[in-house]
Formats: sequence, C-alpha cells, structure tokens
Amino acid sequence: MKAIQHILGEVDELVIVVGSAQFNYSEKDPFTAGERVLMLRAALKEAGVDLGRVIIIPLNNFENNHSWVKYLESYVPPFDVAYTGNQFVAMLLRNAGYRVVQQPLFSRDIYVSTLVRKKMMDGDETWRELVPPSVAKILDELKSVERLRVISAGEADPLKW
Ligand SMILES: Nc1ncnc2c1ncn2[C@@H]1O[C@H](COP(=O)(O)OP(=O)(O)OP(=O)(O)O)[C@@H](O)[C@H]1O
Ligand SMILES: NC(=O)c1ccc[n+]([C@@H]2O[C@H](COP(=O)(O)O)[C@@H](O)[C@H]2O)c1
Repeated sequence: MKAIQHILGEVDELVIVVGSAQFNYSEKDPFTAGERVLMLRAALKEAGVDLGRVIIIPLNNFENNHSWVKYLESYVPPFDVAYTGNQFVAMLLRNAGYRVVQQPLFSRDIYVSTLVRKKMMDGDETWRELVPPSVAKILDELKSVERLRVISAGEADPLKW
C-alpha cells in the first residue's frame, strides 16, 4: 500500500499488473488472480485510495521474455512510465524503450510474501501484522492457512492428477 500510495503521488493513473495470473493453488502462488484482485481492491479501499485512479489487470506469464513487453502492451492501456522493484522486469521494459522508475521498497526485511506464507503454514499468528486488516479478513474467509498446508503437503501438484 505504501508503494502504491507513493506512486500515486507521482502519477495521475496507475495500472497494477497482477503477474503470474495463470498460477494458483501452488506454494509460490496460492491464490487465484481473482482472489488477488479482491485482496488488492479491499486493501486499496481500506487505505482510502480513489479506485477511479487505479486499474487492476491480471496477466498470465509468457514463454518469450523478449516479447513479454509487447504481450503486456496488448493487455494494458498505453502507459508512459513503469514502476517495478524487480531488476529483470526493469531491464525488459527499458530495452523496449520505456522509462522505468525503481520503485522504493518499504521495510523489505519484514514485508516479504514468502515470509507471510511461511508464518501462516507454521501457525505463527503474527502473519496478521504483516497484511492490512481487510486482507487478513479475506484470507480467513478463504481458509488460507488450510489451503497453504494442503498445498505444502504436495497434494496440489498438477502432475499428480
Ligand atoms: N516491502 C515492499 N515495499 C514495496 N514494494 C514491494 C515490497 N515487497 C514487494 N514489493 C513490490 O511488489 C512487487 C512484487 O514483488 P515480489 O514478487 O518480490 O514480492 P514478494 O512479497 O517478495 O513475493 P514473494 O516472497 O512471493 O516472492 C515488486 O514490484 C516489488 O517491488
Ligand atoms: N516472461 C514473462 O512472463 C515475465 C517476464 C518478466 C516478468 N514477468 C512477471 O512480472 C512479475 C514480476 O514483476 P514485479 O516484481 O514488478 O511484480 C512476475 O509476476 C512475473 O509473472 C513475467
């Protein structure tokens, strides 16, 4: 939320791309793209962000990294600056001619999704302090702890089915 609010201080409209949208029920991507959109919108509303300035677009991954920017362009409205904390994404966008701003990271040692997922699986209730209250509520409704535990036990491996 801090990163989004910082960026909204610099731009008129923000397109948030929800990457790896085709993945779900996996250890790294436990939630569907739709569930991630739901959580994002709830947290934005809770933070008082004007949703009229934000467009959320889920995007599947694409096998060809060089052409990924062209693929991205076909899913999002035209944009003139890209914000990312990811150096690889920054390189791809720069090589395609875009202005890229390295987005500031806030308390990155604490706010790491891998850590939140680990705490949930370990039964460490302090995961609740690492997400906005509205997101904690949705994660409870989705029975996320149970989902993560079943996934980590290997039950969700698509090759198994
Ligand atoms: N603490 C943070 N402050 C600001 N932006 C962040 C922070 N953590 C992640 N981001 C931004 O969110 C986007 C996704 O990052 P990333 O996938 O590495 O998140 P993550 O929380 O580390 O997830 P995971 O642990 O599952 O890999 C990036 O653009 C990154 O800059
Ligand atoms: N070839 C690809 O599909 C490709 C390449 C680079 C980044 N991405 C996506 O970009 C995201 C990472 O960017 P951020 O760290 O800025 O969120 C990932 O979700 C990934 O799915 C996809």
